[in-house]
Amino acid sequence: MGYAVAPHHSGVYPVHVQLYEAWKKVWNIKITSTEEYPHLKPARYRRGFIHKNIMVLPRQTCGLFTHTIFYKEYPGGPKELDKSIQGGELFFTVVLNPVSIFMTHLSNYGNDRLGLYTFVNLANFVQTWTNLRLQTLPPVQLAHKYFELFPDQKDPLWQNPCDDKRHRDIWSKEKTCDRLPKFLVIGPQKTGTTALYLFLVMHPSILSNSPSPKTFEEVQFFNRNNYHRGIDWYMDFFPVPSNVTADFLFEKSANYFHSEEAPKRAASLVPKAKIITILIDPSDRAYSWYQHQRSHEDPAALKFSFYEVISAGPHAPSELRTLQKRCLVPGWYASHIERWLVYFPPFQLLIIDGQQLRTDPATVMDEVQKFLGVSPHYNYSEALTFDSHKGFWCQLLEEGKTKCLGKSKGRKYPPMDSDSRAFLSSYYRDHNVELSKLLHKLGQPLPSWLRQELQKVR
Ligand SMILES: Nc1ncnc2c1ncn2[C@@H]1O[C@H](COP(=O)(O)OS(=O)(=O)O)[C@@H](OP(=O)(O)O)[C@H]1O
Repeated sequence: MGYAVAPHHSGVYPVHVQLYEAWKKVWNIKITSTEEYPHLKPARYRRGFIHKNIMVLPRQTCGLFTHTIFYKEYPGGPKELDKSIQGGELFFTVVLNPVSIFMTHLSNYGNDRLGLYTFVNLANFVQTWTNLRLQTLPPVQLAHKYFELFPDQKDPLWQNPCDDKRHRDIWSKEKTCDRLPKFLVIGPQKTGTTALYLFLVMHPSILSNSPSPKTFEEVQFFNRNNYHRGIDWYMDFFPVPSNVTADFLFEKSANYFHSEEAPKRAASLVPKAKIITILIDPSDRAYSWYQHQRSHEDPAALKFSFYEVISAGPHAPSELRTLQKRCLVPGWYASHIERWLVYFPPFQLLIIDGQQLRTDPATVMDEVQKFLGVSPHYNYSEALTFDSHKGFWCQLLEEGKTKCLGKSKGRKYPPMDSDSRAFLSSYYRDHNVELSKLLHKLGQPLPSWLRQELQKVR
């Protein structure tokens, strides 16, 4: 059959990954079901998802539980059961759900005919009073049919298991929700996110994730496929805080900013998290990104000049078009911020001026501390120093030594050519106008680069 149900509902959702792995390896299970995703109630909002190639279907409840065995002992009296069947809750469950899945306990099968009574009567009632045609399918076919009907449900949306008492109760006792970030630095890339990261971890109450072997300080969970590894995988990157209220766990993944999925996924798992973004002139960002790709020996970036990349037309080779999109799209600042604001209220979002972070990081870090509400106040004016050799602000260590970012941050490259500058100024014009309106709406000051760009519009 390929179908299994976890005892006591536990392990299917919130996901206990060991269960999925054992199911797959030992029993070749392909399908399961749960009442818990995303919540127990109301039944019609339940969804399915696919995790580790196991298809999880939403399950409904019919009012019969392990101890509901005899008709006359139905909670509230047998009339209640009949009412539920004849136009009541159970009837509506079937009517409102294109696919309804129920589970009966073995004891109900063995000791009583109540399950049969309920479903024979329910089917009769539905067929008598509606035009619905009821159909059944074995689990594997049903699961395929389900995700054919609801393809958008294939991707799971993980929630914080501690936000729902029932989820917490059925989750592993050894797990904790304390290993989730209180804030996210979302990017975009090349705006100074690593400098901000370095400055943040200097603070005694701010703790970052441990590094990833592939993506260094970035976990990159919410934006791409790592998300499908599940929240245990994510939480393993974070330390258990010594004091849950005082310690601020965070992660920065600079690709979150322009990701379609990240805001929704982040809001689902860490809805109270504060979000920090840094903006510099999108033209400079694009150029820095292009230089970054060249130094990582991206063949297309080595082959084409910056001007060729940014100005490529619709008939340009696909490698060039792909590079162009990756280079330019993150600079559509207003659209990306608007998407974050669909899921997070404005007071949870801080927009940092990247130019100021570069020239006056201590003031920015004061603003960041205030925004986060973190204590004790850390004096960055004393802890940071301008390193003239590096040309950037760095951490001041003992005996006047400095800890600066590596040579991949603050690269040396020729200034942008004037044709590219003019092209990008015009390319980003509408986006920048939108950004100025958005910042105005949010009551935020305009960074100086934006004011300059807007002057060109007039
Ligand atoms: N203090 C300090 N030290 C070094 N670099 C600094 C600093 N403050 C800001 N910047 C600017 O940060 C740019 C790199 O941005 P990111 O760290 O966001 O890049 S990345 O997306 O993580 O690759 C990097 O871009 P490039 O100059 O193009 O290398 C710097 O201009």
